[in-house]
Amino acid sequence: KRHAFWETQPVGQFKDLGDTNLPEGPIELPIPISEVKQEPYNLPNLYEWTTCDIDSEETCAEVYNLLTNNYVEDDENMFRFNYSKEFLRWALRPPGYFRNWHIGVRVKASKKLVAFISGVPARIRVRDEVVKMAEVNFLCVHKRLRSKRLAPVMIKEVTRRVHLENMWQAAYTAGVVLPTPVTTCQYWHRSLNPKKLIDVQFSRLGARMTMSRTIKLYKLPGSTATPGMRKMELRDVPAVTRLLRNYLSQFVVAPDFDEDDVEHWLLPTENVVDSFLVESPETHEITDFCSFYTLPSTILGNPNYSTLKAAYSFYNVSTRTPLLQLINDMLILAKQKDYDVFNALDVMHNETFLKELKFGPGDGQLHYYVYNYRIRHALKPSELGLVLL
Ligand SMILES: COc1cccc(CC(=N)NC(=O)c2cccnc2OC2CCNCC2)c1
Repeated sequence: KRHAFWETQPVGQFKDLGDTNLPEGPIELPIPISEVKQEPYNLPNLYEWTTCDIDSEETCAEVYNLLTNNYVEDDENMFRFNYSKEFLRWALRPPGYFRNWHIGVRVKASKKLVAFISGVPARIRVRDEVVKMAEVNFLCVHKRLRSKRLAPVMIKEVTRRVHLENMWQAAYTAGVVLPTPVTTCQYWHRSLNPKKLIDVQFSRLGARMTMSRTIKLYKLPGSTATPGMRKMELRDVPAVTRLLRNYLSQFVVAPDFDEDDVEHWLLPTENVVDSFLVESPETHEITDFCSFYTLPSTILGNPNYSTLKAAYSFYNVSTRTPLLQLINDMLILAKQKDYDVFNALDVMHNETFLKELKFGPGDGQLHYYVYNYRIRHALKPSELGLVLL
């Protein structure tokens, strides 16, 4: 039965879609913490819950290996996300994080880690309401344990632990349609190393195109064009926070970042997140900002390459530099750092640069969801100001 689990959950149901009487906002109200189930949900007999201490090198390596071998693949099973250990430590330890929201499942007998799910706290604004939410991510069940209905109990367990911290909403994405998307985004790719992308069959040679013509098509200048463009530094956090808060205020759903959040999520961390800004050479004002995160993919079954080095557009703000020029400079910087491809969703104002900067549409969609919060009409992707990892 399709969505047997999700039809039992406080999420917008497909059957309610036409019902305009249902108010926007929480679907179920909070309950006293004392009434929240105090003990973990039952797992099938052979398995036990474990809290994954991501600070421990050993446990972080277990989570890394589980995801490396069993996490999300593209529709043709040619690539698999390969989040690095330093990326996972960054993604799972934002300001105010809860260790016991990093939840694993082990085989009792062997102690082997066979499943994982995580939550991190975030303040997300929906229209003019700032809601404390959990961002739930990295749900992964070992390939050999699929269709044992482990995912529903893991989702219920992370929900229970979120409730115990008096939080009642969550945000998550999926490549599959579940009840009911807040919005559905198209993803786009900009080739930086077209020869490798074609060799690994991430891209196809265009009709009537030769390889040398294709390499020339995607060639970028060796250096950026914008005067005053530089890497973000700690001293820039207050200015970048102001710039970003002002920019994100125009979207229906967006993070409510404060300076601690900006310092964590946007200060450059080698091989995890890169961020750049434009400081006016005349006034020293910070006028623009752009950033991407690093998420390589394992290339499954190619004799010449094992890893696809991919950059993912994160948060970008242009108030003085044309957005086209800002993003083109970010492509140049990513190419300088030897990325093979630059990915972006059609969220925020991204659709104004995608075609112009030679992004091509991907072959899938990313659906955004909010748990226990009804948003009356599905949003256009351009109304969404939230990028999840
Ligand atoms: C190229 O290697 C891949 C390995 C696994 C899956 C996909 C396709 C895919 N599902 N891509 C996306 O979901 C995607 C495409 C563009 C931008 N962000 C994305 O997903 C982000 C955000 C959601 N969590 C995964 C990373 C590609």
